[in-house]
Amino acid sequence: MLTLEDIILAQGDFTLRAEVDLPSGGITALMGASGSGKSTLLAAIAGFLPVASGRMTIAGVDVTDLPPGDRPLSILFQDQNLFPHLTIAQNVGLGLRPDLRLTSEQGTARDAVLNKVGLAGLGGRRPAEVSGGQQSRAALARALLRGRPWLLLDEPFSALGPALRREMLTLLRDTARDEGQSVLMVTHAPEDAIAVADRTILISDGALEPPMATVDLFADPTPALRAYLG
Ligand SMILES: Nc1ncnc2c1ncn2[C@@H]1O[C@H](COP(=O)(O)OP(=O)(O)OP(=O)(O)O)[C@@H](O)[C@H]1O
Repeated sequence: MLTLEDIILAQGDFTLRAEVDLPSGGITALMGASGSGKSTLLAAIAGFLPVASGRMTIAGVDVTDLPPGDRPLSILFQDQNLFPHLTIAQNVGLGLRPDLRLTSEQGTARDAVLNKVGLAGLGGRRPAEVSGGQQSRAALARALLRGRPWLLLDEPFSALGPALRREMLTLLRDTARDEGQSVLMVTHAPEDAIAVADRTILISDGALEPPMATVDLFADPTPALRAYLG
């Protein structure tokens, strides 16, 4: 369970209130208009933005003041954050050791993840030498390899075309399920939420709506979802 208790986030004159109990397991989509605070919320959960007030717990542990690296989560941004001078295998290996001195066991785990995301045989290439979709796979592989209980994704596949995006979402759903990771994913696309998200949270009027089963929400949209869909 990821719990946000009386959280208030502030960025300049923007404020967001968050009060939610998010069950672990499965995929939760986070939706809302541009500028509604989706990235701000993810940054706060990841520990990059201090909360103005409130308390945040993950699996019952208070993480409100923990630095990002000590939180039981990984975060993946839209620009993938691959280092251009490192190979795909090295970029993925960073998930385990920032100094890249992987033990043979860690090397095996890295190769298994590369294999899982369909990058077997491409580990020796640099990011510029693989396609955009393969870069996305590498970034996802690195996040998966860290094996943290929660995976936060800030529109990581939005630069991809619809077919590739769908393929990445399916890969995400299957691998997260196999690894037992819980996913919180920002998306603008209702079809992405409908395709893979067990539940959806909408941000509206400076606050989070309670999480709802995605099927139920889209079958009978709340006024906030209706306003978002236009
Ligand atoms: N560093 C900052 N300083 C001041 N205001 C900021 C800062 N970063 C974001 N904001 C403001 O905070 C609000 C929320 O921004 P945020 O990026 O979280 O929205 P978002 O829902 O992720 O938007 P989008 O869908 O367009 O990516 C916006 O009004 C934005 O202008």
